[in-house]
Amino acid sequence: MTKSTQLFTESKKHIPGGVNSPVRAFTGVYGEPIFIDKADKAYLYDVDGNKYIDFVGSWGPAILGHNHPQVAKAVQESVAHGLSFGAPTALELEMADYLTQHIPNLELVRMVSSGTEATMSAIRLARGYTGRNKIIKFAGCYHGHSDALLVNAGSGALTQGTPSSAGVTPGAAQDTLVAKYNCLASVEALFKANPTEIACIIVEPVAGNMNCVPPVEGFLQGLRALCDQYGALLIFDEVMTGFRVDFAGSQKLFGINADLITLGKIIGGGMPVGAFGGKKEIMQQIAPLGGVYQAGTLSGNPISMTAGLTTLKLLNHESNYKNLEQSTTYLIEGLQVLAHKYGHDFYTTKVGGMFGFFFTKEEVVDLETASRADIEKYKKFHQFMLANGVYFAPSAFESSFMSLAHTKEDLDFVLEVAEKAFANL
Ligand SMILES: Cc1ncc(COP(=O)(O)O)c(C=O)c1O
Ligand SMILES: N[C@H](C=O)CCC(=O)O
Repeated sequence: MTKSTQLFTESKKHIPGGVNSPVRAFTGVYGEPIFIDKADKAYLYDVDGNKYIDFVGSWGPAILGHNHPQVAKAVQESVAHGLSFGAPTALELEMADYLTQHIPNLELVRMVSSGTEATMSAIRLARGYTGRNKIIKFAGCYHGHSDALLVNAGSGALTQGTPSSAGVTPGAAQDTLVAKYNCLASVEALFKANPTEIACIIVEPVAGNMNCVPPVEGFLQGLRALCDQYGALLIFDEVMTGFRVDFAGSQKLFGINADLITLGKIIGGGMPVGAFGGKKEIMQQIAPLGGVYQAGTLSGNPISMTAGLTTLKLLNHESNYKNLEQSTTYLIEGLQVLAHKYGHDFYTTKVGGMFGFFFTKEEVVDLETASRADIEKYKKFHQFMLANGVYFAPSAFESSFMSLAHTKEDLDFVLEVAEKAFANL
């Protein structure tokens, strides 16, 4: 028995399914979770002493690679000042100032402790501001685990086969309307049926929770136009894409203005974090200025602010995004060539530092096309790669993440292993 197996067996006695977040349980692939001892640069090290090249990156935050020395040092220094105060700090101001300077349309921003809180609060704000109840989300998009958003959700909810969670009351779900990603007609139909009732659309500008599915040309522009036509707000959920697809996020990359933006992951540099913000007029409805209540014991936590700010400042060089793009292109083009060499249908996607691959020959544009890919092949591929030192997400419905720490040697090693995997599938 490996140490990972022992720990998993013990964990299952004390933690539901042995994990604190469902995807980690490996129910979406073969085998059992590996328990991590430490992580450094592009590598994970498990408790049995095995090393893996990591493309999960703590589900996105580790864009610099793990355990960046400057981030670690800044965190250690911050710890010496205390862990949490429940009162305002200059660090929160610095973070807010930094985010509002670099993210378009982010005039005011509120820090929270997770992406779930960020999207839940943004939805409440959109409802409070517009005085409307209904919202539109997209099948296969995941916005955290608040009740109204666990309807046709992606990520672990999809992997587990419970995209619409038990325990969500009909009352909580009835105002969530679900459209098809990349299909403006499905959105327009919802607006036509509910012309004055829809408070907002919430969208992942690049969907990363049904694997990686970029927006087709005109989709995001069309959402903006429909929101304007029907008086609804457009929320870009950039918890995953923020600082990942571009330093200024998806709004700049795709040339669209959102009304509200949610952030998380990278802005915490590996510590728990979330944020939501947008136009002043809307954000001023939040307590204590306005009637929409929102709060958090650990919101703006100094250690999270320090890790996040240090990460963002290290990231803020155009060359970093060129490097991410180059590494991503090199890897997925290499995988594509090898998959075809061994006769596999294979479709790849990428935007900045996120990428995806599907065992399918059709273009993947939404949950239906993503679900038609050969999931069984993904499981076998994952198992082979893991056994040979490469850690992809333990589910076919998750995006992969490149970091600045991945070297060409790492990527060549991955391609070498992948060739063997494709030959054996
Ligand atoms: C797009 C998106 N929104 C929201 C969330 C929720 O964030 P968290 O897990 O920090 O609650 C996630 C990830 O989990 C996400 O990928
Ligand atoms: N896809 C999720 C977040 O982006 C994965 C994180 C989790 O659910 O544990």
